[in-house]
Amino acid sequence: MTWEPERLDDQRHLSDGDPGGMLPAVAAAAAHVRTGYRTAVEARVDRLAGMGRPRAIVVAGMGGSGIAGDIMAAVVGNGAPLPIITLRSYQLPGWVGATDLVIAVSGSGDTEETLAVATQAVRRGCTLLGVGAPHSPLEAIATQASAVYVPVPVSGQSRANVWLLTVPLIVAAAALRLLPADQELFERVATALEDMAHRCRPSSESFVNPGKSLALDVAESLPVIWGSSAAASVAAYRLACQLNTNAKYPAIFGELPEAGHGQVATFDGPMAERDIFADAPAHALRLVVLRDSEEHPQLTRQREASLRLARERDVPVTELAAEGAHPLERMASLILLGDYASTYLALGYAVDPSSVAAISELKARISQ
Ligand SMILES: O=P(O)(O)OC[C@H]1O[C@](O)(CO)[C@@H](O)[C@@H]1O
Repeated sequence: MTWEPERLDDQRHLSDGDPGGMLPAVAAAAAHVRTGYRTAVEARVDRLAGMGRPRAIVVAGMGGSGIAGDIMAAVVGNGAPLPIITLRSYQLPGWVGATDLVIAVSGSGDTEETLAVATQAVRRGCTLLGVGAPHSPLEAIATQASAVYVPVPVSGQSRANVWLLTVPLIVAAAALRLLPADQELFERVATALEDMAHRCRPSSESFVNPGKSLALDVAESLPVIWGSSAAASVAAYRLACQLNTNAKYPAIFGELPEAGHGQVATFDGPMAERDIFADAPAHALRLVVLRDSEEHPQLTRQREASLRLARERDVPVTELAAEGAHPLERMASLILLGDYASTYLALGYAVDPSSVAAISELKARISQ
């Protein structure tokens, strides 16, 4: 697998090299926001208001579905009057009980970890909200428990349906009065996504295309990706995951201020000094910082100081600023930019962005 940047401007390669249609799926983000909102309203997610405010919200989901919980928590923000946690495993923590809301999210509606948690939630008498494929095992669990279920029309990989899977959670948060979120907000988010999709479209060439530029920055490096606020950190985590699954590429995720107490030390290490893979006098490490317009003042100082530190050591740096007034708009535009970049990175290496052979093999081995 060699990196050939000219592939990014070869329209034929961008379609033939993407048989699973990851680029068109990424381009559908705005439509997914609108459909996610409509489906949540039709499924009467507002019925959750009847439960009163839960003690805590636990969002159960894996991979491209679990990120929905992180996005929800970051949009509700630091002023949340209750804990919102994402659970990426098989077991509900012991403290979760009947006064809590468990939201199970699964694009296929058939992921074993998520189904296990949904079943435990029903047994413990928690309120359950399900979001996922129609006519799926998850829907069966929710229906049996008379729980609200949002049957979103997912097609392909869950990671390519992130907004279909996330928007119903934001609608639920609004029903619980955790934040104001109406159709106008989702329309603004959809418009921001349309704008980013236009700028990152396949026919737009690398030198003006922010998605292709980010892929060019990341290629042939070990990216260390940081966020400088809760919202930017969700986008940074998503970018690392998308590089893993779309481009089959390693990436290291970090979040300020914690990264300033640990990962920053790698700026003085062997990968910052030279390209340990090629044994050439270049640099393997690249620092990618996603920044938000709303940052704690100390995080702004940490971000600026870290970037200076990296540059003084000749560690290459990419800094991307989130756009938009609302945290959901800002997260959405950064996430979409990363979704494009990870897909273009895959295509630049002639890697199929949709395939997940190793994941399927791992699943097959544990099911035996
Ligand atoms: O959304 P689902 O279907 O629950 O899947 C969760 C994750 O598991 C996978 O299907 C891989 O096992 C990913 O593609 C996905 O992100």
